[in-house]
Amino acid sequence: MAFQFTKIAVKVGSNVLTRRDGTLDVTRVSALVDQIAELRKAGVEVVLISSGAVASGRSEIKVSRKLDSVQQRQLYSAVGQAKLINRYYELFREHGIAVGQVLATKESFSTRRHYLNQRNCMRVMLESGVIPIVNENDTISVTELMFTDNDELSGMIASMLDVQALIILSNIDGIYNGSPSQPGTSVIREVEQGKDLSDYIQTEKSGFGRGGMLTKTTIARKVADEGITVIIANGKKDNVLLDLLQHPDETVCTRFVPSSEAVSSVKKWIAHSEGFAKGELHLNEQAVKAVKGKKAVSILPVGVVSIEGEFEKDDIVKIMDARGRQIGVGRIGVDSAEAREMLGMHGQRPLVHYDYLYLD
Ligand SMILES: Nc1ncnc2c1ncn2[C@@H]1O[C@H](COP(=O)(O)OP(=O)(O)O)[C@@H](O)[C@H]1O
Ligand SMILES: N[C@@H](CCC(=O)OP(=O)(O)O)C(=O)O
Repeated sequence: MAFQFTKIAVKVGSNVLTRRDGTLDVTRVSALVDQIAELRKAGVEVVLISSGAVASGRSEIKVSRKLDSVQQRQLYSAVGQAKLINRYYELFREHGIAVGQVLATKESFSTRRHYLNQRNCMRVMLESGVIPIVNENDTISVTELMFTDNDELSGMIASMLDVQALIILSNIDGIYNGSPSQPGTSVIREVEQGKDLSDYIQTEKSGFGRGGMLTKTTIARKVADEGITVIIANGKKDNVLLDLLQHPDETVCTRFVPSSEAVSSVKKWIAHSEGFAKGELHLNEQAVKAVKGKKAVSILPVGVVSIEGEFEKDDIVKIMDARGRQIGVGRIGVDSAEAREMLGMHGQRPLVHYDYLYLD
């Protein structure tokens, strides 16, 4: 059977995998595994980003003393991840498919070297016919080391592995043009490049979810800008994955139209690296105008009015406009001491070369 894509990332949210009482919905897990196995047999490469560790661990153990929210997450995820991956392992084995566990932290993407190590690991798995099952390492990802949620992680993985499509499965049919519970609202079927959705997204989340629709939308937009189709659909619907790929027009979902412009691998990494920024470059108005213009322009010291933070050469820095708003991120070509010496000077080499500059 022919499918629309040959390499995809599938992200499954906690709510898809858990029942209302918080226990792991093994029937749902099994149905998703069957669909992924069918895709694999038809030659589609799949990377699975699966939430559900905390939710499946929560129902597994009773604690005798009061735990704070970090301790709960650490404890439940440690137990729940083992249970979850074990289920996947056994279910995929029935189809003769090997799976491997990849537990990521933000650090796994923080430097170019970490990023390439992570990418090599997943590439060798795919080349060897092993399905990577990725989740955040919740046992050690605490506070600033945490991803916003697995939607953010799935965006990074999709971009890193150059998949053609990222399918985000949640417990809702897609992005609604209003509060999903209000009568008269419906799913936005297609999101063109640059379309503003902020009026539609509510801050509400589903029972076990972390980031809500807001992170899904932000990530979807970023990933679509990199040329990857992003689909948000309901993972609780039977056969949804196969339907999305075989009957895209008849299957309800929100589809983000991908950009047709190619983006380099380094730029993709930089685009997802904002959380690792070590400093800020504040540009003057002319410099902002120049970098936002049609031509690819590097950031020269003459256009920078101030520098914040301490950083090394090749670290990520935020690029700020004259009013202190962030307009992008870039990889800096010098350390902070050198950058401060060059500040405002003419005829110097770029602080951020345009190959390493990503504008929002
Ligand atoms: N405009 C909207 N359209 C659809 N869902 C929305 C919208 N605004 C907020 N939401 C909420 O986002 C939830 C999905 O996000 P989340 O709870 O993070 O799920 P997941 O566990 O799948 O990641 C929906 O169940 C819904 O309550
Ligand atoms: N890493 C966590 C998932 C946290 C998360 O982002 O959940 P969700 O918003 O449901 O994708 C877990 O496995 O429980």
